[in-house]
Amino acid sequence: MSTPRRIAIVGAGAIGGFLGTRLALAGHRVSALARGQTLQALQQHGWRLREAGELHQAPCATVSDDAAALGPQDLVVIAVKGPALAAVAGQLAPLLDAHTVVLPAMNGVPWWFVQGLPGIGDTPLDSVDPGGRIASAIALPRVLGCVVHAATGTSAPGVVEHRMGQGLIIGEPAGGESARANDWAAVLREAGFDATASPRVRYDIWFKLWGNLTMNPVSAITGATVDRVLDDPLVRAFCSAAMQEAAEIGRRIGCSIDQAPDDRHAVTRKLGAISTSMLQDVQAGRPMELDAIVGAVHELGRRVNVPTPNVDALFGLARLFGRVKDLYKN
Ligand SMILES: NC(=O)C1=CN([C@@H]2O[C@H](COP(=O)(O)OP(=O)(O)OC[C@H]3O[C@@H](n4cnc5c(N)ncnc54)[C@H](OP(=O)(O)O)[C@@H]3O)[C@@H](O)[C@H]2O)C=CC1
Ligand SMILES: CC(C)(CO)C(=O)C(=O)O
Repeated sequence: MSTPRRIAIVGAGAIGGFLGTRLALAGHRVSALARGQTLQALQQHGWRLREAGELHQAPCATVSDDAAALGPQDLVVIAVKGPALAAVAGQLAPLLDAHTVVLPAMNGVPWWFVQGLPGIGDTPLDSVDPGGRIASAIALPRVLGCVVHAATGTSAPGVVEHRMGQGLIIGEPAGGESARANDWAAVLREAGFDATASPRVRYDIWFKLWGNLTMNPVSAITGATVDRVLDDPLVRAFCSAAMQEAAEIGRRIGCSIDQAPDDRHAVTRKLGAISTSMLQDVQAGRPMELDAIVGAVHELGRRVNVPTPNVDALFGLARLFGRVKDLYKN
């Protein structure tokens, strides 16, 4: 087993608790920056994760809403929803020392996505990092990119339910191999994840986003599960058209997608009557993760001069829906 590490989970919800419990069970010293009922639950019960009907529990090293109480870490996993990221980024300084790695285990375009991307400029995307506050708080050399291929939820504060999948892809923002990506992938594998170190994590992020871009907002606006979204030929064609636009952006930024929209739809359709995470957020009255999943694609299209009329229409409708429901503030 690898030596025990100091790991902080920032946002101990469905994904944070999934990673936190497994890493704590694997013998690491796993703390949580949490708040409210989740903080109380972690203080009382530690990490809790139900898998295949069995509840696993592990001690939570330190739980606090103050990062100074946790102190410097080897790894900081950020697993909040997109709209909460700017606020937590400003709280991270006490967790970071010279070697701390930051792993954002989140969906959508991350704040660092355009940093160092040739031909697009280093200016952070307004949609995900207005004013560059997140990039200032988390220096790029600390970051390992991440894609989560899993479905989890919380049945109560601090109680995570694992539904399917345990895939994690991690990698250097600039691409290529690194000892630290290999090392953390090994730590995650030992904790039970199907973790791989990828030499092209920016592409991996874009490829996952390609599905979320349409399924999530369309389901959120309509209330339909993904099978119903895809079984309507007009809606399916609209989704395909938006995905073609995103694929063209991908070609311009070194993330060419070698898949047709219909092939991706076939994979998603097999999931059956599932509610996307954005639909679940709407139903629970939680803020929509629109900026990282749709707004960033709309903005990237402008940056690389790719017309995106379908993505724009989708963003406009989802944004308006979110504003009317008071679930989108920008
Ligand atoms: N769940 C899933 O199956 C998957 C999720 N993802 C992505 O992972 C990311 C996390 O999603 P998920 O785990 O589902 O979200 P959750 O809402 O379950 O968890 C987010 C957690 O962050 C906490 N939080 C928010 N702001 C703060 C703060 N300022 N201080 C401390 N804690 C805070 C929330 O607390 P509170 O409850 O108090 O708001 C909540 O516990 C998202 O980007 C999502 O799209 C990716 C793949 C699959
Ligand atoms: C439903 C699915 C698989 C595609 O959008 C998803 O990843 C999500 O809900 O976030």
